[in-house]
Amino acid sequence: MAMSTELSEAGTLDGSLEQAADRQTGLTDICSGTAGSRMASVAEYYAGKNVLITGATGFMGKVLVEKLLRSCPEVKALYILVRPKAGQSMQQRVSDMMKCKLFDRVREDNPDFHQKIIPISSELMQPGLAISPEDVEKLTACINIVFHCAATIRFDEPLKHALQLNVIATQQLLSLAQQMHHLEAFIHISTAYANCNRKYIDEVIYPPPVEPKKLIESLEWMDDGIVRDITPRLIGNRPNTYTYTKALAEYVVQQEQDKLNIGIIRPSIVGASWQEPFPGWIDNFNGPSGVFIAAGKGILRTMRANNDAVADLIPVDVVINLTLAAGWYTAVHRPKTALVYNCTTGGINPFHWGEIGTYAHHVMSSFKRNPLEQAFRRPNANITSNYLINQYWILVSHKFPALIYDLFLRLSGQKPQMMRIFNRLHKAISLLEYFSSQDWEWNSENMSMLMSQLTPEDRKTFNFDVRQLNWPEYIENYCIGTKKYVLNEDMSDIPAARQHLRKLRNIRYTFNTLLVVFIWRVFIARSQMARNIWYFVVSLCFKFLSYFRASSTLTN
Ligand SMILES: CCCCC/C=C\C/C=C\CCCCCCCC(=O)SCCNC(=O)CCNC(=O)[C@H](O)C(C)(C)COP(=O)(O)OP(=O)(O)OC[C@H]1O[C@@H](n2cnc3c(N)ncnc32)[C@H](O)[C@@H]1OP(=O)(O)O
Ligand SMILES: NC(=O)C1=CN([C@@H]2O[C@H](COP(=O)(O)OP(=O)(O)OC[C@H]3O[C@@H](n4cnc5c(N)ncnc54)[C@H](OP(=O)(O)O)[C@@H]3O)[C@@H](O)[C@H]2O)C=CC1
Repeated sequence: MAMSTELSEAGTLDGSLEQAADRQTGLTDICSGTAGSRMASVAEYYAGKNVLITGATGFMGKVLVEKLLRSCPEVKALYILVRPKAGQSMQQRVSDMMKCKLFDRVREDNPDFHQKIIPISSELMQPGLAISPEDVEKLTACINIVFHCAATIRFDEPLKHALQLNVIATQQLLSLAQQMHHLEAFIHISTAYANCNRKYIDEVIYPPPVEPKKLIESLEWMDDGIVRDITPRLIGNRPNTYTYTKALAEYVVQQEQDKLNIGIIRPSIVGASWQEPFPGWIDNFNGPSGVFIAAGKGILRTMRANNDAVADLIPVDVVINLTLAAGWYTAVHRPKTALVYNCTTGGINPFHWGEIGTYAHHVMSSFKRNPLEQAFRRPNANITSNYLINQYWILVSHKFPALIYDLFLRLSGQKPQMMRIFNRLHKAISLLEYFSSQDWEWNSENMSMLMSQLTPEDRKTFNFDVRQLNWPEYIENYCIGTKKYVLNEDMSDIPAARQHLRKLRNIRYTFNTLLVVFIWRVFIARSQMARNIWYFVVSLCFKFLSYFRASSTLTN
């Protein structure tokens, strides 16, 4: 019912019907076989092509670069827009990136792969993206496909900053793209949560919450304080500036659909890789990764999530395979309007928050088998949808141990730090809970349509068929991945980490016993009734022991 209402609502929207019709056209093409004579495979298509990538130093950008180099070895060159950062020059950053373990397989196949990567200095927050006129000339002369991955993905980003990067920079990139003489496709990476104010999300671009141009003009003259004050009113029923500006960006991209061949990819919660280049590859604390690590370290013990809601995780290699296939499809088929691909798992192979935490203890059991080093406590996190229960456990399992530990640090002459860590964790968790406490339904027909367009060989090389995904195995590899690639811990140190967990367990048993004895002693000293109960229990135990001894003597 909700679905049909939303669909009919979508049908009345600007361009939505056209987009739905376009999807139909794509589907009709497959049925009638208009693809006709043999079409280039995905790798064949990328052969000899010059590709421009923004956000190549980021999590998804790196996987995109790696996959292009490995599975499309004939690609001509990858132009990547990079800025100097944290005292490192652009060249230094790119050379560090290429040394990363992620590129081990490419390095094996082609030790000279770096020759195909051409860094272009660019700061996306600056006018003209701060690309030099010579570089602009170079790019406009040679680029065939653009993948726009760069964005700020922080949930607490001030609106002006998020708008500048996610919307204005996208607009500028689109202007640059229009000057490119040989451009065949422009692929924009959005998020499945750009329209999280809706419960059913179709593969259409919904009207923006506000006309981006008007917002940009209004914010220009406001100082940061005013913008901060009006942000909640502006973002309305979206949870943060990230999802709000990503929705605006989609609209900005759609405005150019008459001039460019556009594809929009909307991944849900992007997690560690499933298969490629290695299972479990991940390099950051974003989304669930930070939560898993905090749980594995025994810091996070409770989190609010709806056990029955779908945890719409999508492995990064799936997103990148779909992105490359969408680039190929957009360039070859040139759809009349921008095609949107909801890149999600919930409707195809659902997995629930409860399965991650409470029910099957996937994350917990994985971290008990492969513990993280120097855990604060034994991993034991629980998910609850109840606000009060969660608050209770925060008090008992987070704040109380943090206080005791900080007291211990103070007494031993060290700087207290645990409360600070917990405060940061609570801030991060509070920003994520919006996504773990609700359910969304995404239509992902275009994902299926695209799959049906691939040759059987491409379906294997650019696999995005999430029906084959085995969640327990994926989560196990994900947890190991956070240990190996995010925390850079050595797998050979696992026995020592297990030993540390055993030590923590013994400390807990000792602490609990002392606590019970202490509380009991306090009661016994103060209450006659407690004393009577105590004598009663002791005499009962004594009688039981005597009976047990007597009966075992008789049987002997
Ligand atoms: C065990 C049962 C668990 C079950 C539940 C499991 C999963 C959780 C649920 C929900 C996931 C929902 C995710 C929804 C995603 C929506 C999809 C998208 O479209 S976008 C991509 C997602 N974006 C993000 O995830 C960004 C979120 N992060 C932020 O907004 C900010 O980082 C912040 C949380 C506001 C924190 O900001 P702060 O300024 O305080 O810190 P920094 O970011 O500067 O980081 C400082 C430092 O800390 C490290 N760090 C960051 N986050 C974590 C973390 N969660 N845990 C541990 N450490 C973390 C970071 O790397 C920095 O380190 P360094 O200084 O060394 O670089
Ligand atoms: N991760 C996720 O769960 C999801 C991500 N997405 C989308 O996927 C895309 C990629 O996300 P992800 O890889 O995770 O993000 P990351 O934060 O890992 O990467 C962001 C990239 O953008 C670049 N960038 C940011 N600011 C600037 C700037 N001012 N100038 C030049 N470059 C800049 C970063 O460069 P630098 O290294 O210099 O900072 C980095 O390369 C985004 O569009 C995001 O919205 C969608 C759904 C989920």
